[in-house]
Amino acid sequence: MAEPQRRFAIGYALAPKKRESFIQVSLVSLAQERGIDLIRIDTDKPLVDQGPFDCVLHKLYGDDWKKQLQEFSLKNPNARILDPPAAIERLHNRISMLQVVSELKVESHSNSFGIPKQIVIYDYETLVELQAWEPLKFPVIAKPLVADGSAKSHKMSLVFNQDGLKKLGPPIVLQEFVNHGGVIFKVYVVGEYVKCVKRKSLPDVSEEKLNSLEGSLSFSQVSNITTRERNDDKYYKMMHLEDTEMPPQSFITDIARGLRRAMKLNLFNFDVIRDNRIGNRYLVIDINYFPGYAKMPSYETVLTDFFWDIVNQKERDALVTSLKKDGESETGSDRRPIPMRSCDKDSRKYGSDDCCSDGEDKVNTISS
Ligand SMILES: O=P(O)(O)O[C@@H]1[C@@H](OP(=O)(O)O)[C@H](OP(=O)(O)O)[C@H](O)[C@H](OP(=O)(O)O)[C@H]1OP(=O)(O)O
Ligand SMILES: Nc1ncnc2c1ncn2[C@@H]1O[C@H](COP(=O)(O)OP(=O)(O)O)[C@@H](O)[C@H]1O
Ligand SMILES: [Mg+2]
Ligand SMILES: [Mg+2]
Repeated sequence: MAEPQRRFAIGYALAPKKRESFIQVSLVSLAQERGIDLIRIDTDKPLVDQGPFDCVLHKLYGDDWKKQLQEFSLKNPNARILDPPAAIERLHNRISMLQVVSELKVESHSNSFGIPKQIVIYDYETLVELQAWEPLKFPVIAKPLVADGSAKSHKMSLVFNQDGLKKLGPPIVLQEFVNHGGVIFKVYVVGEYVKCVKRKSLPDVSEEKLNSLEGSLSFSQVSNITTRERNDDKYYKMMHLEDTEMPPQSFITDIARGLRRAMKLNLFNFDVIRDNRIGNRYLVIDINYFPGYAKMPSYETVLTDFFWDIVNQKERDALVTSLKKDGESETGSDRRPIPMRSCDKDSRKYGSDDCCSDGEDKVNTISS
């Protein structure tokens, strides 16, 4: 008689909006078929009293939640926390978020990457009196320093001149706006898997336009446009997203791999623009923890494969430990990232020709 399949439990703690978009029947069923049960964590009850879980998947903020995860880990040292709060935290500040990009080394003969020129301003006096923004060239984007998932943290301004700075409320990051042809590349990372898609962005600002524009323009989550809005949107139609060339796949995968190692994160995406002035220079402008994966092609397969790797890595680690003599490193709680699969191999696995392709888009708001 065949041995019953070992089942694994992954608990998830997500805000209602995230739960709705991510925990779809198609994902739950596929995971179930592979022996993985996705179980909702009741955030009204202590986490330590729930489970057992082989892994906890989460995107919640706050000290209380961090403490709960700590307590849970102490009681369940073999349960994997995806991802550790300490690693996620650097993404809650738009300066520390991009620092890691500046420190990254990726070899390429034909392409380069970096971040736009930026400064942080903590108070209004520095902004208007000390003119700390002087090293930057207009237009600039003013972004809230904190990126904590709140609506406020996505509210930005495109600032055309000194006048436009007066309306801003520090603490903010002022970042040079770089013309990039109105298209951004979103690179989704799920463990070793990397997928790049195109999305709508802000249109270029010419020198002439800059001189005629007044003050600033506010916007929020410009790459999120619904299908209905997209069909009605004259600007979007004009963009011809499909005509925009994708960035080199291996270059993007190398950056993704480097970021994953440096940040010790498995679940994130990053926004990349191509600098129009240079052509083969790519700038990372944003990194997000646990983004909207449901918009990624074949997200169910990609995520289920990832979950399978995670829960089985634990099994493999336990086996290695039991085979090793006392004192020779390697423990069941080893948190090394699992090796990254090459994009080509993944593309075959997930039935697509290219790991970089056009993606689906969502909600857009822009107001002046
Ligand atoms: O909800 P979605 O699908 O729009 O996903 C948001 C992401 O959109 P994306 O997948 O990059 O297109 C979004 O990415 P952007 O910051 O818009 O580049 C964020 O990751 C957002 O999370 P948070 O509000 O920063 O905590 C994500 O929101 P949450 O689902 O985590 O609330
Ligand atoms: N330096 C920049 N140059 C040009 N466009 C930018 C720049 N920074 C941001 N953008 C545009 O603004 C949008 C929102 O900025 P982003 O930093 O990604 O914030 P959020 O976390 O809200 O997504 C980007 O998707 C892109 O369209
Ligand atoms: Mg973004
Ligand atoms: Mg973001």
